[in-house]
Amino acid sequence: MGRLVKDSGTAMAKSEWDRVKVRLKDEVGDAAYRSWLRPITLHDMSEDAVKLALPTRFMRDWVNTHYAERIRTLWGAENPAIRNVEIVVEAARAVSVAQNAAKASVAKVVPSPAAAPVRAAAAPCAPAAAPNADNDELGAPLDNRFTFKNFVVGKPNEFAWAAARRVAEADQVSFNPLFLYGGVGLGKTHLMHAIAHHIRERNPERSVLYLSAEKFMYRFIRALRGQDTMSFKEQFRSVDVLMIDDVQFIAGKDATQEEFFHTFNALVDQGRQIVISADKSPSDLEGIEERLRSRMACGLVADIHATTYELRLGILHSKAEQMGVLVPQKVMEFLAHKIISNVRELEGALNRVVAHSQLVGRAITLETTQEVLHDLLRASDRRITIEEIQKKVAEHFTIKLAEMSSARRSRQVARPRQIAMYLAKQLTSRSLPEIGRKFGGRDHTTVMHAVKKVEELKECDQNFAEDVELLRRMLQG
Ligand SMILES: Nc1ncnc2c1ncn2[C@@H]1O[C@H](COP(=O)(O)OP(=O)(O)OP(=O)(O)O)[C@@H](O)[C@H]1O
Repeated sequence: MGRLVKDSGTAMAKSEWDRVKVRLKDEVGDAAYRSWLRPITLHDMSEDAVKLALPTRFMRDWVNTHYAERIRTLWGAENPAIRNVEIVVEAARAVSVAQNAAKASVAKVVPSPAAAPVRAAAAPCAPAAAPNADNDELGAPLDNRFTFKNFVVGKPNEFAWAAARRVAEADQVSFNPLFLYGGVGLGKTHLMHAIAHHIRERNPERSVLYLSAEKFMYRFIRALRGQDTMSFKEQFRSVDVLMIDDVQFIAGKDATQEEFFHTFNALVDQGRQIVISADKSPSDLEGIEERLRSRMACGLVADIHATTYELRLGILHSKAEQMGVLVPQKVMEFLAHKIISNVRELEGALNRVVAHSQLVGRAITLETTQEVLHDLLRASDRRITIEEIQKKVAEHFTIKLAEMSSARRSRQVARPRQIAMYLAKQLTSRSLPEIGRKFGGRDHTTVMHAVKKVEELKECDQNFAEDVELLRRMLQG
Protein backbone atom coordinates (compact mmCIF):
# COMPACT_ATOMS: atom_id res chain seq x y z
CA MET A 1 0.00 0.00 0.00
CA GLY A 2 1.33 3.43 -0.94
CA ARG A 3 1.74 6.56 1.13
CA LEU A 4 -0.72 6.87 3.92
CA VAL A 5 -2.93 9.88 3.56
CA LYS A 6 -2.99 12.06 6.63
CA ASP A 7 -5.84 13.51 8.62
CA SER A 8 -7.80 15.24 5.86
CA GLY A 9 -7.40 12.21 3.62
CA THR A 10 -8.54 9.96 6.41
CA ALA A 11 -11.60 12.09 6.98
CA MET A 12 -12.33 12.00 3.26
CA ALA A 13 -11.91 8.23 3.17
CA LYS A 14 -14.23 7.94 6.11
CA SER A 15 -16.96 9.95 4.47
CA GLU A 16 -16.51 7.98 1.24
CA TRP A 17 -16.80 4.78 3.21
CA ASP A 18 -19.91 6.10 4.97
CA ARG A 19 -21.53 6.79 1.62
CA VAL A 20 -20.52 3.40 0.25
CA LYS A 21 -22.07 1.80 3.32
CA VAL A 22 -25.37 3.60 2.78
CA ARG A 23 -25.49 2.33 -0.81
CA LEU A 24 -24.58 -1.17 0.29
CA LYS A 25 -27.27 -1.20 2.92
CA ASP A 26 -29.85 -0.21 0.32
CA GLU A 27 -28.67 -2.95 -1.97
CA VAL A 28 -28.26 -5.88 0.38
CA GLY A 29 -30.95 -5.10 2.95
CA ASP A 30 -30.87 -4.62 6.64
CA ALA A 31 -30.22 -8.17 7.84
CA ALA A 32 -27.27 -8.91 5.57
CA TYR A 33 -25.89 -5.44 6.21
CA ARG A 34 -25.97 -5.90 9.95
CA SER A 35 -24.43 -9.36 9.80
CA TRP A 36 -21.60 -8.66 7.40
CA LEU A 37 -21.05 -5.08 6.45
CA ARG A 38 -21.63 -3.03 9.55
CA PRO A 39 -18.75 -4.75 11.41
CA ILE A 40 -16.29 -3.63 8.71
CA THR A 41 -13.91 -0.88 9.77
CA LEU A 42 -11.75 1.38 7.67
CA HIS A 43 -8.24 0.16 8.33
CA ASP A 44 -6.18 2.51 6.19
CA MET A 45 -6.04 4.19 2.83
CA SER A 46 -3.50 5.35 0.27
CA GLU A 47 -3.99 7.40 -2.87
CA ASP A 48 -5.28 4.49 -4.90
CA ALA A 49 -6.14 1.79 -2.43
CA VAL A 50 -8.26 1.17 0.61
CA LYS A 51 -7.85 -1.43 3.31
CA LEU A 52 -10.92 -2.54 5.25
CA ALA A 53 -10.86 -4.78 8.27
CA LEU A 54 -13.10 -7.44 9.75
CA PRO A 55 -12.62 -9.14 13.09
CA THR A 56 -12.58 -12.77 11.95
CA ARG A 57 -11.17 -14.75 9.07
CA PHE A 58 -14.55 -16.31 8.44
CA MET A 59 -16.21 -12.92 8.04
CA ARG A 60 -13.38 -11.66 5.84
CA ASP A 61 -13.75 -14.67 3.52
CA TRP A 62 -17.50 -14.30 3.38
CA VAL A 63 -17.37 -10.63 2.56
CA ASN A 64 -14.66 -11.25 -0.02
CA THR A 65 -16.78 -13.84 -1.77
CA HIS A 66 -20.11 -12.06 -1.59
CA TYR A 67 -19.60 -8.34 -1.40
CA ALA A 68 -16.04 -7.32 -2.25
CA GLU A 69 -16.72 -6.76 -5.92
CA ARG A 70 -19.69 -4.54 -5.12
CA ILE A 71 -17.69 -2.57 -2.57
CA ARG A 72 -14.98 -1.97 -5.18
CA THR A 73 -17.50 -0.77 -7.74
CA LEU A 74 -19.28 1.53 -5.31
CA TRP A 75 -16.02 2.95 -4.01
CA GLY A 76 -14.83 3.49 -7.56
CA ALA A 77 -18.00 5.49 -8.20
CA GLU A 78 -17.30 7.64 -5.13
CA ASN A 79 -13.64 8.13 -5.87
CA PRO A 80 -12.32 6.96 -9.26
CA ALA A 81 -8.72 7.11 -8.01
CA ILE A 82 -9.35 4.06 -5.82
CA ARG A 83 -8.32 0.99 -7.79
CA ASN A 84 -8.01 -1.58 -5.09
CA VAL A 85 -10.04 -2.46 -2.02
CA GLU A 86 -8.48 -5.05 0.22
CA ILE A 87 -10.16 -6.72 3.18
CA VAL A 88 -8.02 -7.91 6.04
CA VAL A 89 -8.52 -9.59 9.39
CA GLU A 90 -7.83 -7.37 12.29
CA ALA A 91 -7.79 -9.60 15.32
CA ALA A 92 -6.47 -6.86 17.58
CA ARG A 93 -9.51 -4.69 17.02
CA ALA A 94 -11.28 -5.75 20.19
CA VAL A 95 -8.32 -4.66 22.25
CA SER A 96 -7.86 -1.30 20.65
CA VAL A 97 -11.57 -0.58 20.68
CA ALA A 98 -11.56 -1.78 24.24
CA GLN A 99 -8.71 0.45 25.26
CA ASN A 100 -10.17 3.48 23.59
CA ALA A 101 -13.58 2.89 25.04
CA ALA A 102 -12.23 2.28 28.50
CA LYS A 103 -10.13 5.42 28.29
CA ALA A 104 -12.90 7.60 26.96
CA SER A 105 -15.74 6.47 29.12
CA VAL A 106 -16.87 3.27 30.67
CA ALA A 107 -20.25 3.66 29.04
CA LYS A 108 -18.97 4.23 25.53
CA VAL A 109 -20.78 2.34 22.78
CA VAL A 110 -18.65 -0.08 20.80
CA PRO A 111 -19.60 -1.97 17.68
CA SER A 112 -20.57 -5.60 17.78
CA PRO A 113 -19.51 -8.19 17.08
CA ALA A 114 -16.07 -7.40 18.43
CA ALA A 115 -12.94 -9.05 17.25
CA ALA A 116 -12.27 -12.69 17.78
CA PRO A 117 -8.82 -14.21 17.78
CA VAL A 118 -7.73 -16.33 14.87
CA ARG A 119 -6.80 -19.58 16.52
CA ALA A 120 -6.10 -23.14 15.56
CA ALA A 121 -8.84 -25.71 15.68
CA ALA A 122 -9.95 -26.83 19.08
CA ALA A 123 -12.21 -29.69 20.02
CA PRO A 124 -15.79 -28.46 20.28
CA CYS A 125 -16.21 -29.78 23.77
CA ALA A 126 -12.81 -28.86 25.15
CA PRO A 127 -12.57 -29.19 28.93
CA ALA A 128 -13.73 -26.04 30.60
CA ALA A 129 -10.89 -25.17 32.90
CA ALA A 130 -7.16 -25.34 32.55
CA PRO A 131 -5.96 -25.04 36.11
CA ASN A 132 -3.68 -22.23 36.88
CA ALA A 133 -1.24 -23.56 39.43
CA ASP A 134 -0.54 -20.40 41.41
CA ASN A 135 -4.23 -19.90 42.09
CA ASP A 136 -4.99 -23.47 42.87
CA GLU A 137 -4.44 -23.47 46.58
CA LEU A 138 -6.62 -20.74 47.90
CA GLY A 139 -8.59 -19.68 44.88
CA ALA A 140 -10.17 -21.44 41.93
CA PRO A 141 -8.52 -22.24 38.61
CA LEU A 142 -8.99 -19.81 35.75
CA ASP A 143 -10.35 -20.93 32.41
CA ASN A 144 -7.77 -20.05 29.79
CA ARG A 145 -10.46 -19.37 27.22
CA PHE A 146 -12.15 -16.70 29.32
CA THR A 147 -10.08 -13.75 28.14
CA PHE A 148 -10.98 -10.27 26.92
CA LYS A 149 -9.91 -11.32 23.45
CA ASN A 150 -12.52 -14.05 23.41
CA PHE A 151 -15.26 -11.87 24.83
CA VAL A 152 -17.59 -10.51 22.17
CA VAL A 153 -18.85 -7.05 22.97
CA GLY A 154 -22.29 -5.80 22.07
CA LYS A 155 -24.87 -3.43 23.43
CA PRO A 156 -26.06 -5.68 26.27
CA ASN A 157 -22.62 -6.14 27.82
CA GLU A 158 -20.56 -3.15 26.72
CA PHE A 159 -20.88 -1.30 29.99
CA ALA A 160 -19.83 -4.27 32.12
CA TRP A 161 -17.05 -5.06 29.68
CA ALA A 162 -15.68 -1.51 29.65
CA ALA A 163 -15.79 -1.38 33.45
CA ALA A 164 -13.99 -4.73 33.64
CA ARG A 165 -11.29 -3.52 31.27
CA ARG A 166 -10.85 -0.37 33.25
CA VAL A 167 -10.29 -2.34 36.44
CA ALA A 168 -7.97 -4.78 34.67
CA GLU A 169 -5.86 -2.04 33.12
CA ALA A 170 -5.71 0.40 35.99
CA ASP A 171 -2.57 0.50 38.07
CA GLN A 172 -4.51 1.99 40.91
CA VAL A 173 -7.86 1.02 42.30
CA SER A 174 -10.54 2.59 40.16
CA PHE A 175 -13.94 1.48 41.39
CA ASN A 176 -14.16 -0.40 44.60
CA PRO A 177 -15.75 -2.77 44.43
CA LEU A 178 -16.63 -3.46 40.83
CA PHE A 179 -19.93 -5.28 41.08
CA LEU A 180 -20.99 -7.20 37.95
CA TYR A 181 -24.43 -8.69 37.77
CA GLY A 182 -26.72 -10.33 35.26
CA GLY A 183 -28.79 -13.42 34.49
CA VAL A 184 -27.50 -16.96 34.17
CA GLY A 185 -24.92 -17.71 31.48
CA LEU A 186 -24.44 -14.16 30.23
CA GLY A 187 -20.70 -13.85 30.77
CA LYS A 188 -20.09 -12.69 34.35
CA THR A 189 -17.58 -15.44 35.11
CA HIS A 190 -15.97 -14.93 31.73
CA LEU A 191 -15.40 -11.25 32.51
CA MET A 192 -14.09 -12.02 36.01
CA HIS A 193 -11.54 -14.49 34.62
CA ALA A 194 -10.61 -12.03 31.90
CA ILE A 195 -9.81 -9.40 34.54
CA ALA A 196 -7.68 -11.88 36.48
CA HIS A 197 -5.80 -13.05 33.37
CA HIS A 198 -5.14 -9.51 32.27
CA ILE A 199 -3.83 -8.32 35.61
CA ARG A 200 -1.58 -11.35 35.95
CA GLU A 201 -0.16 -10.86 32.49
CA ARG A 202 0.52 -7.18 32.95
CA ASN A 203 1.68 -7.37 36.47
CA PRO A 204 2.72 -10.84 37.62
CA GLU A 205 3.73 -9.65 41.06
CA ARG A 206 0.20 -8.49 41.92
CA SER A 207 -1.57 -11.30 43.74
CA VAL A 208 -5.00 -11.94 42.31
CA LEU A 209 -7.34 -14.27 44.11
CA TYR A 210 -10.40 -15.50 42.26
CA LEU A 211 -12.93 -17.86 43.83
CA SER A 212 -16.63 -18.47 44.10
CA ALA A 213 -18.53 -17.28 47.15
CA GLU A 214 -19.27 -20.93 47.77
CA LYS A 215 -15.58 -21.77 47.99
CA PHE A 216 -15.01 -18.76 50.21
CA MET A 217 -17.59 -20.18 52.59
CA TYR A 218 -16.12 -23.67 52.60
CA ARG A 219 -12.67 -22.38 53.32
CA PHE A 220 -14.05 -20.26 56.11
CA ILE A 221 -15.89 -23.22 57.64
CA ARG A 222 -12.77 -25.34 57.34
CA ALA A 223 -10.76 -22.65 59.11
CA LEU A 224 -13.36 -22.47 61.87
CA ARG A 225 -13.30 -26.21 62.30
CA GLY A 226 -9.54 -26.33 62.34
CA GLN A 227 -9.47 -23.32 64.67
CA ASP A 228 -7.29 -21.64 62.13
CA THR A 229 -9.20 -18.47 61.39
CA MET A 230 -6.11 -16.32 61.87
CA SER A 231 -4.33 -17.80 58.88
CA PHE A 232 -7.61 -17.66 56.90
CA LYS A 233 -7.86 -13.93 57.60
CA GLU A 234 -4.22 -13.41 56.80
CA GLN A 235 -4.47 -15.21 53.48
CA PHE A 236 -7.51 -13.31 52.31
CA ARG A 237 -6.40 -9.95 53.57
CA SER A 238 -3.01 -10.02 51.96
CA VAL A 239 -4.10 -10.21 48.32
CA ASP A 240 -3.98 -7.27 45.90
CA VAL A 241 -7.13 -8.18 44.06
CA LEU A 242 -9.94 -10.27 45.51
CA MET A 243 -12.57 -11.58 43.12
CA ILE A 244 -15.65 -13.31 44.47
CA ASP A 245 -17.99 -14.93 41.95
CA ASP A 246 -21.70 -15.59 42.53
CA VAL A 247 -21.91 -13.77 45.84
CA GLN A 248 -25.64 -14.55 46.06
CA PHE A 249 -24.53 -17.94 47.35
CA ILE A 250 -23.81 -16.54 50.81
CA ALA A 251 -27.40 -15.29 51.22
CA GLY A 252 -28.65 -16.43 54.57
CA LYS A 253 -25.18 -17.58 55.67
CA ASP A 254 -24.71 -15.07 58.44
CA ALA A 255 -21.30 -16.06 59.78
CA THR A 256 -19.81 -16.17 56.28
CA GLN A 257 -21.30 -12.77 55.50
CA GLU A 258 -19.84 -11.36 58.65
CA GLU A 259 -16.39 -12.66 57.75
CA PHE A 260 -16.74 -11.45 54.17
CA PHE A 261 -17.77 -8.02 55.41
CA HIS A 262 -14.62 -7.71 57.51
CA THR A 263 -12.41 -9.04 54.74
CA PHE A 264 -14.02 -6.58 52.37
CA ASN A 265 -13.43 -3.62 54.69
CA ALA A 266 -9.86 -4.61 55.44
CA LEU A 267 -9.02 -4.81 51.74
CA VAL A 268 -10.74 -1.56 50.82
CA ASP A 269 -8.94 0.21 53.64
CA GLN A 270 -5.63 -0.97 52.27
CA GLY A 271 -6.54 0.22 48.78
CA ARG A 272 -6.85 -3.28 47.33
CA GLN A 273 -9.22 -3.99 44.47
CA ILE A 274 -12.36 -6.06 44.94
CA VAL A 275 -14.50 -7.48 42.14
CA ILE A 276 -17.78 -9.21 42.86
CA SER A 277 -20.36 -10.90 40.67
CA ALA A 278 -23.94 -11.87 41.39
CA ASP A 279 -27.15 -12.75 39.64
CA LYS A 280 -28.87 -9.62 40.96
CA SER A 281 -28.00 -6.05 41.81
CA PRO A 282 -26.83 -5.41 45.40
CA SER A 283 -30.16 -3.89 46.37
CA ASP A 284 -32.07 -6.92 45.06
CA LEU A 285 -29.96 -9.52 46.82
CA GLU A 286 -32.21 -11.13 49.34
CA GLY A 287 -30.77 -12.68 52.47
CA ILE A 288 -27.72 -10.45 52.45
CA GLU A 289 -27.29 -8.07 55.35
CA GLU A 290 -28.03 -4.44 54.62
CA ARG A 291 -24.56 -3.22 55.63
CA LEU A 292 -22.92 -5.65 53.19
CA ARG A 293 -25.36 -4.78 50.41
CA SER A 294 -24.64 -1.09 50.76
CA ARG A 295 -20.88 -1.77 50.85
CA MET A 296 -21.14 -3.74 47.65
CA ALA A 297 -23.10 -0.99 45.94
CA CYS A 298 -20.71 1.81 46.74
CA GLY A 299 -18.22 1.23 43.92
CA LEU A 300 -19.37 0.68 40.36
CA VAL A 301 -22.36 -1.54 39.70
CA ALA A 302 -22.52 -2.76 36.10
CA ASP A 303 -25.12 -5.09 34.69
CA ILE A 304 -25.11 -7.46 31.75
CA HIS A 305 -28.40 -7.55 29.89
CA ALA A 306 -29.99 -10.38 27.95
CA THR A 307 -28.36 -10.92 24.56
CA THR A 308 -29.55 -9.38 21.32
CA TYR A 309 -29.68 -11.13 17.96
CA GLU A 310 -26.57 -9.27 16.78
CA LEU A 311 -24.57 -10.22 19.85
CA ARG A 312 -25.60 -13.85 19.56
CA LEU A 313 -24.53 -13.89 15.92
CA GLY A 314 -21.20 -12.28 16.80
CA ILE A 315 -20.60 -14.83 19.56
CA LEU A 316 -21.38 -17.71 17.20
CA HIS A 317 -18.86 -16.40 14.67
CA SER A 318 -16.25 -16.00 17.34
CA LYS A 319 -16.82 -19.48 18.81
CA ALA A 320 -16.85 -21.17 15.39
CA GLU A 321 -13.62 -19.45 14.54
CA GLN A 322 -12.04 -20.54 17.81
CA MET A 323 -13.04 -24.11 17.02
CA GLY A 324 -11.63 -23.74 13.53
CA VAL A 325 -14.84 -24.86 11.83
CA LEU A 326 -16.80 -23.34 9.00
CA VAL A 327 -20.45 -23.06 9.88
CA PRO A 328 -22.79 -21.83 7.15
CA GLN A 329 -24.15 -18.37 7.76
CA LYS A 330 -27.70 -19.69 7.45
CA VAL A 331 -27.08 -22.04 10.36
CA MET A 332 -25.56 -19.28 12.49
CA GLU A 333 -28.52 -17.02 11.82
CA PHE A 334 -30.89 -19.83 12.61
CA LEU A 335 -29.17 -20.51 15.94
CA ALA A 336 -29.02 -16.82 16.79
CA HIS A 337 -32.75 -16.58 16.13
CA LYS A 338 -33.70 -19.67 18.03
CA ILE A 339 -31.42 -20.02 21.04
CA ILE A 340 -32.19 -16.85 22.87
CA SER A 341 -32.02 -17.95 26.52
CA ASN A 342 -28.34 -17.30 27.23
CA VAL A 343 -24.83 -17.59 25.85
CA ARG A 344 -24.07 -20.87 27.59
CA GLU A 345 -26.97 -22.55 25.80
CA LEU A 346 -26.05 -20.93 22.52
CA GLU A 347 -22.52 -22.20 22.84
CA GLY A 348 -23.80 -25.64 23.83
CA ALA A 349 -26.03 -25.74 20.76
CA LEU A 350 -23.14 -24.84 18.46
CA ASN A 351 -20.93 -27.45 20.13
CA ARG A 352 -23.56 -30.10 19.57
CA VAL A 353 -23.98 -29.24 15.92
CA VAL A 354 -20.22 -29.22 15.31
CA ALA A 355 -19.61 -32.41 17.29
CA HIS A 356 -22.38 -34.19 15.41
CA SER A 357 -21.01 -33.14 12.05
CA GLN A 358 -17.49 -34.28 12.99
CA LEU A 359 -18.66 -37.58 14.43
CA VAL A 360 -20.91 -38.65 11.57
CA GLY A 361 -18.79 -36.99 8.91
CA ARG A 362 -21.63 -34.92 7.46
CA ALA A 363 -21.55 -31.27 6.53
CA ILE A 364 -23.36 -28.83 8.78
CA THR A 365 -26.64 -27.78 7.16
CA LEU A 366 -29.84 -26.22 8.37
CA GLU A 367 -31.52 -29.60 8.22
CA THR A 368 -28.90 -31.43 10.29
CA THR A 369 -28.93 -28.54 12.78
CA GLN A 370 -32.67 -28.84 13.20
CA GLU A 371 -32.37 -32.59 13.65
CA VAL A 372 -29.54 -32.44 16.15
CA LEU A 373 -31.16 -29.71 18.23
CA HIS A 374 -34.65 -31.06 17.99
CA ASP A 375 -35.23 -31.16 21.76
CA LEU A 376 -33.66 -27.78 22.43
CA LEU A 377 -35.58 -26.10 19.63
CA ARG A 378 -38.85 -27.51 20.78
CA ALA A 379 -38.22 -26.13 24.24
CA SER A 380 -37.24 -22.71 22.95
CA ASP A 381 -39.96 -22.62 20.34
CA ARG A 382 -41.90 -19.47 20.95
CA ARG A 383 -45.07 -21.19 19.88
CA ILE A 384 -45.67 -19.24 16.74
CA THR A 385 -48.69 -20.84 15.12
CA ILE A 386 -49.09 -21.83 11.51
CA GLU A 387 -52.25 -19.69 11.40
CA GLU A 388 -50.24 -16.62 12.44
CA ILE A 389 -47.69 -17.34 9.75
CA GLN A 390 -50.35 -17.74 7.08
CA LYS A 391 -52.03 -14.53 8.12
CA LYS A 392 -48.82 -12.50 8.14
CA VAL A 393 -47.63 -13.85 4.81
CA ALA A 394 -51.02 -13.28 3.18
CA GLU A 395 -51.07 -9.69 4.45
CA HIS A 396 -47.54 -9.10 3.28
CA PHE A 397 -48.28 -10.25 -0.27
CA THR A 398 -51.81 -8.83 -0.22
CA ILE A 399 -53.54 -12.06 -1.06
CA LYS A 400 -56.56 -13.56 0.65
CA LEU A 401 -55.93 -15.76 3.67
CA ALA A 402 -58.07 -18.45 2.03
CA GLU A 403 -55.44 -18.78 -0.73
CA MET A 404 -53.17 -20.48 1.78
CA SER A 405 -55.43 -23.51 1.61
CA SER A 406 -56.82 -23.10 -1.88
CA ALA A 407 -55.98 -25.32 -4.84
CA ARG A 408 -54.98 -22.37 -7.06
CA ARG A 409 -51.48 -22.75 -8.47
CA SER A 410 -50.80 -19.42 -10.12
CA ARG A 411 -47.40 -17.99 -9.13
CA GLN A 412 -49.06 -15.02 -7.48
CA VAL A 413 -50.52 -17.20 -4.74
CA ALA A 414 -48.31 -20.29 -4.94
CA ARG A 415 -45.12 -18.43 -4.02
CA PRO A 416 -46.49 -16.78 -0.86
CA ARG A 417 -47.95 -20.16 0.10
CA GLN A 418 -44.54 -21.77 -0.31
CA ILE A 419 -42.97 -19.06 1.81
CA ALA A 420 -45.57 -19.63 4.52
CA MET A 421 -44.82 -23.37 4.46
CA TYR A 422 -41.12 -22.68 4.67
CA LEU A 423 -41.62 -20.36 7.65
CA ALA A 424 -43.90 -22.91 9.30
CA LYS A 425 -41.10 -25.46 9.04
CA GLN A 426 -38.55 -22.97 10.37
CA LEU A 427 -40.49 -21.35 13.16
CA THR A 428 -42.67 -24.11 14.53
CA SER A 429 -41.95 -27.64 15.62
CA ARG A 430 -44.71 -29.05 13.40
CA SER A 431 -43.87 -32.01 11.17
CA LEU A 432 -44.13 -31.84 7.38
CA PRO A 433 -47.42 -33.81 7.26
CA GLU A 434 -48.89 -31.57 9.97
CA ILE A 435 -47.90 -28.48 8.00
CA GLY A 436 -49.33 -29.98 4.82
CA ARG A 437 -52.67 -30.59 6.51
CA LYS A 438 -52.89 -26.93 7.56
CA PHE A 439 -52.39 -25.83 3.97
CA GLY A 440 -55.57 -27.34 2.55
CA GLY A 441 -54.63 -30.95 3.20
CA ARG A 442 -51.52 -30.99 1.05
CA ASP A 443 -49.10 -33.88 1.03
CA HIS A 444 -45.85 -33.67 3.03
CA THR A 445 -43.82 -33.88 -0.21
CA THR A 446 -45.44 -30.62 -1.33
CA VAL A 447 -44.21 -28.96 1.86
CA MET A 448 -40.76 -30.45 1.35
CA HIS A 449 -40.69 -29.11 -2.19
CA ALA A 450 -41.80 -25.66 -0.96
CA VAL A 451 -39.02 -25.55 1.63
CA LYS A 452 -36.43 -26.52 -0.96
CA LYS A 453 -37.72 -24.01 -3.48
CA VAL A 454 -37.65 -21.15 -0.99
CA GLU A 455 -34.11 -22.03 0.03
CA GLU A 456 -32.98 -22.05 -3.58
CA LEU A 457 -34.62 -18.71 -4.26
CA LYS A 458 -33.08 -17.21 -1.14
CA GLU A 459 -29.66 -18.25 -2.39
CA CYS A 460 -29.97 -16.60 -5.77
CA ASP A 461 -32.31 -13.67 -5.19
CA GLN A 462 -31.27 -11.13 -2.59
CA ASN A 463 -34.60 -9.31 -2.58
CA PHE A 464 -36.47 -12.50 -2.09
CA ALA A 465 -34.16 -13.48 0.78
CA GLU A 466 -34.76 -10.10 2.39
CA ASP A 467 -38.50 -10.49 2.10
CA VAL A 468 -38.42 -13.86 3.81
CA GLU A 469 -36.07 -12.54 6.50
CA LEU A 470 -38.35 -9.58 7.12
CA LEU A 471 -41.36 -11.85 7.54
CA ARG A 472 -39.44 -14.03 9.93
CA ARG A 473 -38.46 -11.07 12.03
CA MET A 474 -42.01 -9.75 12.10
CA LEU A 475 -43.28 -13.12 13.25
CA GLN A 476 -40.65 -13.50 15.92
CA GLY A 477 -41.47 -10.08 17.27
N1 LIG B 1 -19.90 -11.87 25.31
C1 LIG B 1 -19.44 -13.12 25.27
N2 LIG B 1 -18.50 -13.47 24.36
C2 LIG B 1 -18.04 -14.73 24.30
N3 LIG B 1 -18.44 -15.72 25.11
C3 LIG B 1 -19.37 -15.42 26.03
C4 LIG B 1 -19.91 -14.12 26.18
N4 LIG B 1 -20.80 -14.12 27.17
C5 LIG B 1 -20.82 -15.37 27.65
N5 LIG B 1 -19.96 -16.15 26.98
C6 LIG B 1 -19.72 -17.59 27.18
O1 LIG B 1 -20.91 -18.17 27.72
C7 LIG B 1 -20.59 -19.14 28.69
C8 LIG B 1 -21.28 -18.77 30.00
O2 LIG B 1 -20.68 -17.58 30.51
P1 LIG B 1 -20.35 -17.39 32.06
O3 LIG B 1 -20.02 -18.70 32.70
O4 LIG B 1 -19.36 -16.31 32.18
O5 LIG B 1 -21.78 -16.93 32.55
P2 LIG B 1 -22.23 -16.40 33.99
O6 LIG B 1 -22.93 -15.14 33.75
O7 LIG B 1 -21.10 -16.42 34.93
O8 LIG B 1 -23.28 -17.54 34.37
P3 LIG B 1 -23.74 -18.06 35.84
O9 LIG B 1 -24.74 -17.09 36.30
O10 LIG B 1 -24.35 -19.39 35.51
O11 LIG B 1 -22.55 -18.16 36.69
C9 LIG B 1 -19.09 -19.18 28.79
O12 LIG B 1 -18.59 -20.23 28.01
C10 LIG B 1 -18.64 -17.85 28.21
O13 LIG B 1 -17.38 -17.92 27.59
